[in-house]
Amino acid sequence: RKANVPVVGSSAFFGYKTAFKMLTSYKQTLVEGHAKYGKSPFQVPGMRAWVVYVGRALFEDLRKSRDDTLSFQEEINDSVSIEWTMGKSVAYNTWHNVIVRKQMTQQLGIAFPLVYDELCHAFDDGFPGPGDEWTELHHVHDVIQQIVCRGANRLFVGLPLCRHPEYTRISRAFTGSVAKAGFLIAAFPKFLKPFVAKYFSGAPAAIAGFEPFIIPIIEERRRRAAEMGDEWQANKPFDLIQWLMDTAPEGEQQNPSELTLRIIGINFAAVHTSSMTFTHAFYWLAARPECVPALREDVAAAVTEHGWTKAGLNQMYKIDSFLKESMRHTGIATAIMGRKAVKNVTFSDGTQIPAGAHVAINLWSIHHDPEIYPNPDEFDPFRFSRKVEQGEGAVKHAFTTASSDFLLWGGGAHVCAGRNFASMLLKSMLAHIVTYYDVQFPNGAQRPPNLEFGSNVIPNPKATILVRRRQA
Ligand code: HEM
Repeated sequence: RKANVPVVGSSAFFGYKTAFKMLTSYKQTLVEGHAKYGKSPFQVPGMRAWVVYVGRALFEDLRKSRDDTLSFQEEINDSVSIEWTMGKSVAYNTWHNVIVRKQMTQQLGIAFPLVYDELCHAFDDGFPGPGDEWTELHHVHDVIQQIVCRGANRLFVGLPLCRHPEYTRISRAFTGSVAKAGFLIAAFPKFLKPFVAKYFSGAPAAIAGFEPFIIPIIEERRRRAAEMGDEWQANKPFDLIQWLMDTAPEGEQQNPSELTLRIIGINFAAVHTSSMTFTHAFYWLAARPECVPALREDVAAAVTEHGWTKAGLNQMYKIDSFLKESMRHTGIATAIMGRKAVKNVTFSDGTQIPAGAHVAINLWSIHHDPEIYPNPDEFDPFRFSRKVEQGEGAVKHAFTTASSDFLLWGGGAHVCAGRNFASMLLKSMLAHIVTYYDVQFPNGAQRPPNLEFGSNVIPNPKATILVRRRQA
């Protein structure tokens, strides 16, 4: 059934043709809908149901919605088939997200030195060493993803596993293989999904690849906890594996395979999102060398006062602004906060969403609205830090602040649980690069075009950047 809002797009037929069209011209449809209907909602036919795109005026309705009306889990399940790739338990019993949201976020001050130490090693391995020469960095996104994966996994699984080449390989490859499997499974009717999931998807093999790495760690820690008692409690490892082990509900959730699935689920949420975000910003940095002196000063002032610490990072307003503007301007998605209506819903403006329809917010049009962001098509790296310098609240303009104007992190009950960690990781990386490296595109080239697939805005995977280690 349709919502009571206008339809955008010539085809009103569901199915693969429509789905293909939406995959290849997603942004165009959002821009067209916004141009025609302004801030009012409109709908387009999806693969099996209508998708209603709302503007900023309905952000609050979406933010306040709960899973028993507009469901986040059902949306994810429909789009990437988590129930059929990673299993029902991870799809619906997401106790591990609370650990990321609370425990991990509260411990970021203690985590910083570990994560930054790993990032420094990963940059030394992936970026050129000392010397006067410019070096070509090929497949930039791969290099960035490897660095992100190591930094994040230093906190997720600790040393030495976060540096293990095969572990980092499968952590990086997992999202791609499970997303592909999910997409394939999503195309089949419900009764065929278990069959396709078992015999035609790469998900079971991708998941099995993690178990030989994680399960022995869990078993060894349990053995040592039993042997050492209080001494173990006082000195136990500081990482996500341990937090999951300590917090898992009694019963089958304590099973090492279940715990492994949670580590995989968090890698799934963390690695691709963070590495795509950073690659976009890295391309902007190489394309806009005139910003570098101000960024270097921002880092130097914070480090002089606080050293390379979380407190120092908190003071780097220009680094924060640069990342936020990169995500405002370019982003990694054109629509966000996807939800599936599990019952009929009426929004505050009278929009009626029938059960089974999907809703999302038109991020692209909000992030490019001249009433919110003057000159929205211009990349203005210090757009947000200037406001802070002019006396406006630092929290209001911070990269991590989710709002109706800045939608990268989504909003409401499911707002990104790892955004403070992501921000710490990405700010550390940008601060490290501007301090220790010079970067530019070869022959004065510009930022390479993004790839768009569905609502994803993917940084060009083939770009080359010239990098030179700065003299100490
Ligand atoms: C720049 C990187 C990242 C971006 C852009 C991002 C974005 C998002 C978005 C849009 C959502 C859904 C919000 C909604 O629909 O309202 C989300 C959820 C989530 N993210 Fe992130 N994320 C990033 C990094 C991370 C990292 C590093 C972690 C883990 C440490 C993480 C963990 C999660 C979790 C667990 C959820 C689900 C929360 C829930 O359902 O309660 N994310 N993220």
